Amino acid sequence: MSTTEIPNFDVLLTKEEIDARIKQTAETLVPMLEGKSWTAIVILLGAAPFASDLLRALADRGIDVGFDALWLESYRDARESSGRVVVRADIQRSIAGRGALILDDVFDSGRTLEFARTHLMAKGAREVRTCVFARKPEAAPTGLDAWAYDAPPRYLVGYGMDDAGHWRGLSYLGAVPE
Ligand SMILES: O=P(O)(O)OC[C@H]1O[C@H](OP(=O)(O)OP(=O)(O)O)[C@H](O)[C@@H]1O
Ligand code: HPA
Repeated sequence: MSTTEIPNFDVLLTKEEIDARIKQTAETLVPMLEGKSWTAIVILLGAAPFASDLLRALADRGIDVGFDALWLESYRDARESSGRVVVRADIQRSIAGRGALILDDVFDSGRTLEFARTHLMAKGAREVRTCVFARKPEAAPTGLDAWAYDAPPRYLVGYGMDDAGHWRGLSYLGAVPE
């Protein structure tokens, strides 16, 4: 992919606002995680920046969790879910008997998280908890344990989120112009 000029996206959250929300989210997770074994499962690709920031915020608060990745795909280059979640790469270590803390960038239709939950329970996870950076309003918040931001019903970019493979590296959270 060649480099492309970055458009003027509407800024929903600045880098500083993202940082503050990550810290708040870590605070809310601490009581839930304390005293048990957990593995944070980052849902690739989009959740990589969120997972890395959240893991550090948890460690700063004395919580160490294992870390693994599950690469799921359902949008590819579209702005709507294909309706079918595909596993592109599975977790690398056993989750049997451990709690799985699923981390994703955005909760939209809810399909990806539901798939991940079923997948990890089938592999013997003791329990599954879910935490996302942005929660879109369309999907019912069924099963979400924590989220950092209630997003408007717009297509989000930046902080890991892409539009046809672009803009994942933006340090702010943007929305494509309507
Ligand atoms: O709630 P949903 O409607 O399922 O949407 C959320 C999922 O969509 C995106 O994944 P995508 O398939 O685009 O892969 P990506 O993470 O590589 O961008 C995003 O990263 C979430 O995992
Ligand atoms: O708003 C979004 N932006 C990027 N990826 C997504 N996947 C689901 N919803 C979104």
